[in-house]
This record gives sequence, structure tokens and C-alpha cells, in this order.
Amino acid sequence: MNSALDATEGIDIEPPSTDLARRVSSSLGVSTSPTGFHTPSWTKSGSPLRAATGGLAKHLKPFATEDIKILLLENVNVTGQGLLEAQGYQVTHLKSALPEDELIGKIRDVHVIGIRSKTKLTARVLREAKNLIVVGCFCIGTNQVDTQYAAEHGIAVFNSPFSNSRSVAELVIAEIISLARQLGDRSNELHKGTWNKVSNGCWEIRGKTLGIIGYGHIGSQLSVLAEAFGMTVIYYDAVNLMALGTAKQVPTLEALLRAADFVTCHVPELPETNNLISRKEMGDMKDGSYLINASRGSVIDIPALIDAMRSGKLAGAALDVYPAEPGGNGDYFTNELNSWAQDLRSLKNIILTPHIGGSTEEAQSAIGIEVSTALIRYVNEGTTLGAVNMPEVSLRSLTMDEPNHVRVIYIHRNIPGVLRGVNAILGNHNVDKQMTDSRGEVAYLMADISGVNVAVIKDLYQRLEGLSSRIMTRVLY
Ligand SMILES: NC(=O)c1ccc[n+]([C@@H]2O[C@H](COP(=O)([O-])OP(=O)(O)OC[C@H]3O[C@@H](n4cnc5c(N)ncnc54)[C@H](O)[C@@H]3O)[C@@H](O)[C@H]2O)c1
Ligand SMILES: O=C(O)CC[C@@H](O)C(=O)O
Repeated sequence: MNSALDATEGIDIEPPSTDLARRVSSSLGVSTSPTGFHTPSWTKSGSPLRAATGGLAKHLKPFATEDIKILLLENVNVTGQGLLEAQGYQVTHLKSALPEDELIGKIRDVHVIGIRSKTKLTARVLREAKNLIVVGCFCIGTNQVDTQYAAEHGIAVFNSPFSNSRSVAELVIAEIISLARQLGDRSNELHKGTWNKVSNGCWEIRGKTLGIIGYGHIGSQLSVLAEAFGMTVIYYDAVNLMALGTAKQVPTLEALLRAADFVTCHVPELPETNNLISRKEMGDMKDGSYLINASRGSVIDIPALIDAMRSGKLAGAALDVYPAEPGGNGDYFTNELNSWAQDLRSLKNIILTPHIGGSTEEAQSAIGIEVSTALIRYVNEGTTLGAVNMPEVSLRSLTMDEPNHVRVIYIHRNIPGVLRGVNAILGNHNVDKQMTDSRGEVAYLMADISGVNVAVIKDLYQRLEGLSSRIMTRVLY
């Protein structure tokens, strides 16, 4: 697939181009310590896309694009990396996650960081990220980021809410069949040279009941696939949700556990989902049933699972996620990481995978495009559509027919009187369009103003920065 171009068709970001860096405009405020101005040069070459209004879209860029520093960790997909590089940004790409101290050392310097599920962006780490304006989680989960702290410091966080849902659902289907047929054990035995042809304790999945905990993007996708295999599907969710096919929502977790032959977890990591399935819940499960977890390692009490497997209460399990996971490929999964690792590894009919639920070419490429596109829009235009921790704010693009326009972004504390102060500063100019919205304690204002000469931009920026409500100011032009 020519993914970069196909997936971004019709949106207002640059297609990959080698002369992009020469077409950049400038802006103030991407860094907390702006050093100066660049002469807008994007009119010199290139053929910008047409904006919705019919004019040629003006590409707002922060400083010169080559000044934007991006750190991509955890082997973020090459398609996403390519989109960022095509913008002219300085992109550093590392294959694994970094230990906290090393991460702190590197994050100090960058404007954008791209991570997957392993990198923990805690308040301690983010406090050091003085130039950071945006985080891209190239995955679904955002539990690894302190999104509240980030918002309160003007750092937007984006993810890809469903690009890998199908991949996870397909993996779980494979695991259901593999567990029912003890495929992992038979394969391991034959790898070691032992022929062991058994039918005892091996089952078809047709006619069995699948219990899905969390009927969101993944759970509902799985529901459809499981019914196609002849399974009966029940699900439990914290909210009432429409059933797909002939699936049925059950009112309690206990009702699901008592009825299901296979139980699979698809909830986010939250305080309420910590050890959601522990000893009591495993006791409620049917004798000889199976437990699957491809959500987060905190959702299942693993020592309790080890006991339930040893006692024969559960006939099998599949785990894709763990409380502590290695930083990169080739690292060891031992008791040093999780005190019970050796016991877990020694069990029969348990499938252990290294957090690969979403690891397919299709999913990673789609995630790369989706998250990189969101990052580019945010860096270049300030648009927050899809952010997980900021109000969603967007304005139609400025056009090339509007040479003396600037876009002001003012992220501020959500307190009374802010608009009066901001508009007193913007009021000497013509405010063409403005949008503001809030999410909890944080509000986001975006305004396009005209009749602004380059000479007054710095003054505008500094006056906004001087307001007591200010979290972060950016002026794009
Ligand atoms: N293994 C992997 O590679 C992989 C890949 C993608 C996602 N995930 C994990 O799977 C999780 C689920 O993904 P999704 O896209 O389906 O999320 P989703 O947000 O679409 O669905 C989650 C569902 O869980 C429900 N829920 C929340 N708290 C609950 C509770 N206490 N009890 C019952 N239901 C509850 C929600 O109402 C929602 O319907 C993600 O948060 C992520 O952590 C893992
Ligand atoms: O790719 C990853 O590291 C995370 C995959 C998955 O857990 C997600 O949250 O999307």
C-alpha cells in the first residue's frame, strides 16, 4: 500500500517532499525559550494544498521545521517515522524503551516524543521535558502517560484508539482454539522430538461460551469473530452497550464468570480494573475453563492464576501482557522482572506472548500514519482533534491569500476572566475566527488574527505569556 499518500489524502499536511524544509513558515512558542524569527519562506517554492475555503492552504510551521526535535522510542513503525521526517523535522528513532534516567536525559531536548506501551511518562519525567509540546502514543493504551500532569503543563497527548483492535481480536481467536486443542504443548513436545497424539481434554470451540470483559473496540470485534466460529457470546461492561449479533450483556462480572467456558479481558488499566480477576473471581469460573488476558498486566492476579492452573481449576490460559515487561527484544523474562516468572513459565497449556496483540504490519502501519498525522497537525497548526487530554479545538486552515495572518494558541488555566485578558491583547487586530474549549482545569484557545506585522508578533507573544492564567503560548505564522 502507498500508505503515506493514501491515508493522508484530503488532509492538510504535506505529502513527502524533499524541499519541505525550504517551504516553512515560522512561529513562536514551540520552545519555552524562543530565540528569534525566521523569514517566512514557504511562498518561495512548492504547491500547497487547497484549503476548504478554496484558497491555497498556508502551512503554518513552528520556527523552521528543521528545528523541531522528535524522539521516537520502542521501534515506532517506519511509515509513521517517514511522515515525520518528510516534514523536515529532526527525528531520532530508537528500537527499545529507555531506563528512566536515560529517558530524562533525552526528553529534555525534544519538542515531540513518540512512544508505545513500555515508556512511562510519569510526572517526574515530564517535569524535565522543558521543550515538550506533544506526546504521541503509537498504540491504544495511554495508561503509561500521566495525561493529567501533561495537560496541566500544556502538553497534548495523542493515541490511535482502534487501529490495532482487529489484530488483537484475531490473536485472541487463535488463542481460544490453541488452548482448546492444547496446541502450544503439542508443538513444544514435537519440537523436542516427542510424538504425543492425545484427544483427552481437547475440544472444539463450536457451541462453547465466550465471556468478554470489556465490550469496547476489541471486545466487540472479537464478539463478531467468535460467533462466526459458532460460539455463544456473553459480555460484561461497566456501561450498557449495544450487543452485536446475538451476543448478550450480563449484569455482573460474577454472572459472566459462572457461565463462560473462555473468559477474555479487554478493559483499560484503571484503579478499578487492578486485579479485576483475582482468587475469588477465578473461584467463580467454571471448572476446566480458560482465561485470556491481552489488555494490561495489572488486570489479572498472576500468582492466583498460577495456583488455579496448578490445582486444575483452570484448563489453560493465555497472557500477552504482564505487570513488568522487558524494555526491548532479546531481554529476559525472569524472576528479576516478575517474582513469579519461573513458576508461570513452567505451567502446562499456557500461551505466553511478548505483548504482540497489536503487532501486525497492518496495525503498526495504520497507527504510524494516524499518530504521526495527529502530531504533524498539532505541531504545525495547533489542532487538538483526537487528543486524549485536551479539549478538541480546530479552525479551518489559513490560506495563502491571507499574508498578514497569525494563529495564536493560548493554553491556559480554566478560570474566570481569561478571555477578557486575551482579547484585550488580540483586540488591536482583526480576530477573523476564534475557538475556545475547556476540559477540566485546562482550556485551549485558538484564534486567527489578521493585520499582524512580523514586528509585532514577539510583543503579542510576550504579552500573552505575561498573563497569570498562562500554561503555554504558541504563535504560528
Ligand atoms: N495486547 C495488546 O497489544 C493490546 C492492544 C490494544 C489494546 N490493548 C489494551 O486493551 C484495552 C482495551 O482496548 P479497547 O480498544 O477495546 O478499549 P475500549 O476503550 O474501546 O474498551 C474498553 C471497554 O472496557 C470497559 N470498561 C472499563 N472499565 C471497566 C470495568 N471496570 N469493568 C468492565 N468494563 C470496563 C469500557 O466501558 C469499554 O467498553 C486497552 O485499554 C489496552 O490497554 C492491548
Ligand atoms: O504496541 C504496543 O506497545 C502496545 C500495544 C497495545 O497494548 C496498545 O495499547 O495499543
